[in-house]
Amino acid sequence: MSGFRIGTRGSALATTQTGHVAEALRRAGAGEAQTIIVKTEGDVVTGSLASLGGTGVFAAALRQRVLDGEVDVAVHSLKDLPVLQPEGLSIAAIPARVDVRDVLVARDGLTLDTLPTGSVVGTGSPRRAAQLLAARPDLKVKDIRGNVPTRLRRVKGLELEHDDSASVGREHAGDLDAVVLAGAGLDRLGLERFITERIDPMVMLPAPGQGALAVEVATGTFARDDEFTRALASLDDDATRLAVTAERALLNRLEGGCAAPLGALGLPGRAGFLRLDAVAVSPDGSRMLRRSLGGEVLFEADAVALGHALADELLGLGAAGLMGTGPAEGGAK
Ligand SMILES: NCc1[nH]cc(CCC(=O)O)c1CC(=O)O
Repeated sequence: MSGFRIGTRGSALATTQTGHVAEALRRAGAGEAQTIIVKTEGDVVTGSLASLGGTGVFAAALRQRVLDGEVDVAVHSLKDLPVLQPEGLSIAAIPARVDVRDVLVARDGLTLDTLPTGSVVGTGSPRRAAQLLAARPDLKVKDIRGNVPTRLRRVKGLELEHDDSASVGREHAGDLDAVVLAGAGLDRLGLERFITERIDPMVMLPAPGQGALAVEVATGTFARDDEFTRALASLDDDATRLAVTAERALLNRLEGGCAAPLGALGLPGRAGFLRLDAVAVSPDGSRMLRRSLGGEVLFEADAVALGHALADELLGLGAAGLMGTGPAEGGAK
């Protein structure tokens, strides 16, 4: 095979991530990459992310190109993928994860401990909002969205060199004391200088799959055994795959969506031991259930069992009602 077509969303983060995967595949012998940028519904629709309804809005159009055979391989942020794998598509590789933590980008070098009472912090994530409020009930959380540079621009006094966030009005620039983002995104974009705190997972557990990528192909690709499929397989990182499998199994059992106030983190230990931490929070941060469960995890089935066991423990303690995702209230964002 002389090369491959690799699909990505058009954001700076997506194209950067995809560039890394393309280069890794090339080095592993897959040939030259042709990059295809796909506009997705999540990139076009404005308004609250919570109002878009359903998960996977970012991935759907890209996935369709793979199914249509126009793209050989798609690169996604794993945490943006719905937990149920669609028919016809397979995750060929989950490369080694980078920093899993959420980070604070605050004005004047402030941190969670030093932000003045009543500071206004932006995030579009119910998980981040709830854990922020649990740690600092005095903060005001503002629902924001947009790509990474757009969100950074809202922090007072922060200076980004060039404006690549034309999609969002400038009237909001500098209207917040801080925002919370995934550290992985800032690191990958070379924007880590703006981070004022990498938040300890004891204070804020990340989203299931945060910091990991999913490299997805049409299922039939696996029937082949060529340079391309071997290159794909070489990108896979076993420890990351098992950790995120446990996190996503927990998510699937608890809620099924990507936007509940639920955090989870699998921490690989020695000799195949995996510890899974999870937290379910009420949206206002006033009530929190945090539990941890560990076990030997050598295969994906073990990771799924661990995720389900911890989810069942949390459900038994009332996690669904706490998060507002119980049957009476319907799926919350
Ligand atoms: N939902 C958007 C999204 N999807 C993946 C990342 C960051 C990179 C990652 O977690 O892998 C981000 C930005 C953010 O949450 O700040």
